Amino acid sequence: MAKKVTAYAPASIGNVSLGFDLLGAALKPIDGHCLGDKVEVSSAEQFSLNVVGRFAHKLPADPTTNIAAHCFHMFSAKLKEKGIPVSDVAMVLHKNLPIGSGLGSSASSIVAALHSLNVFFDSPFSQHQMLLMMGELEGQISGSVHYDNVAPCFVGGLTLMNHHGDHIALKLPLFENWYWVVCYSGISVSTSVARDILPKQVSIADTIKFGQQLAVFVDACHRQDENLAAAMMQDVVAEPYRKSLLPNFDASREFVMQNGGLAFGISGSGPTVFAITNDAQHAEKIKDWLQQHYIQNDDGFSHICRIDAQGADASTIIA
Ligand SMILES: Nc1ncnc2c1ncn2[C@@H]1O[C@H](COP(=O)(O)OP(=O)(O)OP(=O)(O)O)[C@@H](O)[C@H]1O
Ligand SMILES: N[C@@H](CCO)C(=O)O
Repeated sequence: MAKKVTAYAPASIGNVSLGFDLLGAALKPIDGHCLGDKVEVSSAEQFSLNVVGRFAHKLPADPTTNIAAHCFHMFSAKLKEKGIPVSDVAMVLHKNLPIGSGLGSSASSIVAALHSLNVFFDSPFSQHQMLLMMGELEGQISGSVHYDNVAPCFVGGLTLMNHHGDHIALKLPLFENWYWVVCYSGISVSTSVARDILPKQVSIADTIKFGQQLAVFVDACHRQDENLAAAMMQDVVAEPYRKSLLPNFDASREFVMQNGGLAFGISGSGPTVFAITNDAQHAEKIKDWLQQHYIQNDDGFSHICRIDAQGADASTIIA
């Protein structure tokens, strides 16, 4: 009997303005659009990776350089360490997210690939072990290990990273009435380049502001004080330096904040931006305006989303 596992891993917002490398959110478009990569895994005599989908052509043609192939090799090596025999598989990556978009594109491929492999091999790794592998693979791409895309993408929700003990991703209470409007401009920004332009030191004033904002935000989430939470969503670490890479960023913020927006910022390392509003009509208006003024080419798009509370999802077919 042939077994095939398909895993889906949603797009995500890294940083969420106030939590550089520490806060992330998984996204689910309200219109049912599939905003995330998928990976299929089935048995094979020899390992193979086939890449299809809207943004497949933007990846290097050689599949051995694809992070999904690296996922299989890391997964196999860790299984061998456990003394579990590894068989080869055929993988198909549906590359639905644009590369260098700020939507956690590589994270989505990593999570879909590792989750499909883990389910295919009957879940030999715990959630914690999987997250460690995901962070390491993400680090291979961006030059430093950060979990703010892979963690929400895998476990869902609005997640705060914790480097103590076995719970890397702490899920925060959500504001269920918030719409998250995301707009990808269509250009590509490399995460490692966007990290390299940041200063290596942060001033004492910014350190105090960063700590205070994150602490007050978490408290406001627990007390469901949406105005206070939104007021904390300012980026003192990355946005002042990265926004110069993003044409029309300041004009977009101005429009959003004058049209029902509670907060506006860069998604991950950009160029995608996000706006939060608690009103459906304002969400539509913001989406339309960003579509007309923030998008630069035919690759761009905008979606109104809720937080994806579930994260990665897998299904198995045995035929
Ligand atoms: N499956 C994959 N998905 C995305 N990028 C991949 C994949 N495999 C290899 N890469 C390479 O990894 C690099 C991804 O760069 P980068 O981290 O800037 O993008 P990203 O993960 O798409 O960004 P973001 O998190 O901002 O969406 C590119 O050089 C790309 O060619
Ligand atoms: N926290 C990471 C996210 C990258 O998508 C950064 O801002 O560099």
